[in-house]
Amino acid sequence: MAGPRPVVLSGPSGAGKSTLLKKLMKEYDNVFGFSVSHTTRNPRPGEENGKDYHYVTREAMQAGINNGEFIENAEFSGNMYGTSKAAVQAVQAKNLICILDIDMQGVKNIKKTNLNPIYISIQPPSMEVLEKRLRDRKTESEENLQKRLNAAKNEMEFSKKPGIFDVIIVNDNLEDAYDRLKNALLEEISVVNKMKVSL
Ligand SMILES: Nc1ncnc2c1ncn2[C@@H]1O[C@H](COP(=O)(O)OP(=O)(O)OP(=O)(O)O)[C@@H](O)[C@H]1O
Ligand SMILES: Nc1nc2c(ncn2[C@@H]2O[C@H](COP(=O)(O)O)[C@@H](O)[C@H]2O)c(=O)[nH]1
Repeated sequence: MAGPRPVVLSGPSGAGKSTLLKKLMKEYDNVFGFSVSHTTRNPRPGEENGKDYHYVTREAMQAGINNGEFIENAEFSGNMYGTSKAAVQAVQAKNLICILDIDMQGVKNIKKTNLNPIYISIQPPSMEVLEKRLRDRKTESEENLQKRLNAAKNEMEFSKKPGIFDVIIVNDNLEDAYDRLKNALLEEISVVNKMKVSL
């Protein structure tokens, strides 16, 4: 039986990707698995190495990239980010739906692979709301916040290009956005549940 398709969640920093995916993983225990990316940025309070990210130095990350260990990698807001082959394989080995939370450069690069995910764009209701959410999150310096807002304009333009995303969800009301996300994934959720029954 073929395994479930992975899911790519993309969209501007602060649009609500992590909030939505954490809700999904909490409700559907043992159906989704997070592809733990590598990054050179520092952990935020509450983040755990190996769970939220693998926190590495620029040198270690570059060595891994040179060694062919990454499916995709990108520079975002002054730091390196990347999806390792091992991160995706660890989830797929358990026949779970692998969720990748990546930026638009990652989306472009994943499109060149044979991963065949469902591409979902999470969008904020407006730039003003996005800025407020990012400021209220209190994770970024003013300089980083401006870099992320600048990148957000490109991310929002990118999501409008036809044929890139299978589903676009505007995250205004969280519960509504979450319902739309779940609806988009019902078919893959049923693939995982059927596989559990057949084992
Ligand atoms: N629908 C919503 N209404 C109000 N606040 C929200 C909503 N969705 C998310 N938030 C808040 O907005 C902030 C940004 O959300 P989150 O960290 O999930 O974004 P993100 O897209 O994962 O960002 P990044 O790409 O930087 O990791 C968080 O503080 C979160 O609690
Ligand atoms: N191309 C990739 N982008 C990634 C990856 N992991 C995360 N991201 C994106 O980076 C920004 C910033 O994330 P933050 O945790 O510092 O707020 C966000 O858009 C993520 O989607 C990755 O492996 N590859």
